[in-house]
Amino acid sequence: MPSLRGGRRTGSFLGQNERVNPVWTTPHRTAPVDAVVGLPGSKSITARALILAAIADGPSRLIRALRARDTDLMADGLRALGVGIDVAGEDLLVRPMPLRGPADVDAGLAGTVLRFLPSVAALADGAVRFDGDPRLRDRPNAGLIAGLRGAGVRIDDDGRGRAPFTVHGTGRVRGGAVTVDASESSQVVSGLLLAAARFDEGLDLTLSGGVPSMPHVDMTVTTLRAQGVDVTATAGGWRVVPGPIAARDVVVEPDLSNAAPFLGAALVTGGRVTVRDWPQSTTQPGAQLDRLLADMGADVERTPDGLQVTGHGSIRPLVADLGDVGELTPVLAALCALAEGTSRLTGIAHLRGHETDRLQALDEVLTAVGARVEQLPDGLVIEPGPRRAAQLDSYADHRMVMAAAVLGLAIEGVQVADPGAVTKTLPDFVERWAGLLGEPIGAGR
Ligand SMILES: O=C(O)C1=C[C@@H](OP(=O)(O)O)[C@@H](O)[C@H](O)C1
Ligand SMILES: C=C(OP(=O)(O)O)C(=O)O
Repeated sequence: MPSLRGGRRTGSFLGQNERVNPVWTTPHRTAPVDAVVGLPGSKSITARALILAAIADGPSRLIRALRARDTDLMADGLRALGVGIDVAGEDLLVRPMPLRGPADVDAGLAGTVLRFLPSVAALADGAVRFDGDPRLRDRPNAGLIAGLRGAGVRIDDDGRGRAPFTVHGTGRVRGGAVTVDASESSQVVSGLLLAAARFDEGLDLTLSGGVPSMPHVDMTVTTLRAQGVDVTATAGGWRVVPGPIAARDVVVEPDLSNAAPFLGAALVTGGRVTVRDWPQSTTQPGAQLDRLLADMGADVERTPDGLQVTGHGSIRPLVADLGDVGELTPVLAALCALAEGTSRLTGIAHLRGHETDRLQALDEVLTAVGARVEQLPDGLVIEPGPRRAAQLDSYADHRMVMAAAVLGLAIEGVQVADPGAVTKTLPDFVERWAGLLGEPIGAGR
């Protein structure tokens, strides 16, 4: 089995885990876990905050911003365009500067960099070339490229709208009416809306079809409004009025999607896990874990500490459309493989364009540990079977490592090659997982 399907990995988290731990034997645990955990900042909120801070009217502080491969690559890409970004303890200080090329942007495997940064590059003066890991070149991006061209931006690409491509910035973007296909990724919409207030005519974006992960579009709209941008929903999409973007210090919420494996551990072991600082209200799709884990038989309650999930030793199968919360799928699918009946997860065709083809990867992994899996065009049917140990691949996908960890709690002898893939959003996941199971995590995030 290849240990690095994603191939080359660059960025400041290069090889951090795999050098010390090329194959991780995930901890097996039958006793109930009982833990309170804190989590680092949200990848999605940090990405949006970085983009908006870079093109805002003045400097901003991003408090408890995520420091992981995806967000470091975003910061490095903005720096390459001239933006000042300094690390100050747990915070990032961002100083907008005149945007300029020529520049090379390494998007790694980050959809957020691939799809949010080109609109900013279009505002720079000079050519900006985007590329990344081998798998990045397979990630769908035609909707974004077509949308930017419709807004007057010149882009050279391979003819399929995928990386590598070069954005020829001229220092300004016309904007105006564009129709885009965002059926393969909501990030196409977010990427166009985020910088649109800086376009001469703003943007009147019409969707030509459906869009997955709507909470992430809501997150974009909410973030823009919080920075004074006039953005409204229209009959077919969204309109952004040209105007200033207010500088704003942002407190980054904990990453609720990365809470999934930790809360899942409560269900697998019949234990209790609390994730600290769970926001009262949020646009993060991970907030829907409360309803989804309750559907799978957990008791879910808010305590003064955060969100507490208590499992009862058996897991109910899940029948759900996960189209809004696609990034929760790998961990939920792992829980389904340990459930008491057949689960059906639908609405997630777009996961075939994620870090890996997640429907194929989950089919392979869950089958390897004994489940029977059927791939649907837009999802998975998962029937638990006799459990068996297996060496799994990470597929260079952080969430596949987390899914393997959840399986390993219940199935002794689950190993995962290339656990360093978790550096994408949670560099010390392996240490935090050990902490969950009994060793101290240390204070706070
Ligand atoms: O805007 C964002 O921050 C994200 C949007 C979603 O992308 P897709 O719509 O491509 O699934 C999600 O899966 C990804 O992890 C983060
Ligand atoms: C799909 C994901 O990432 P990306 O932002 O690279 O699309 C994810 O984190 O699950």
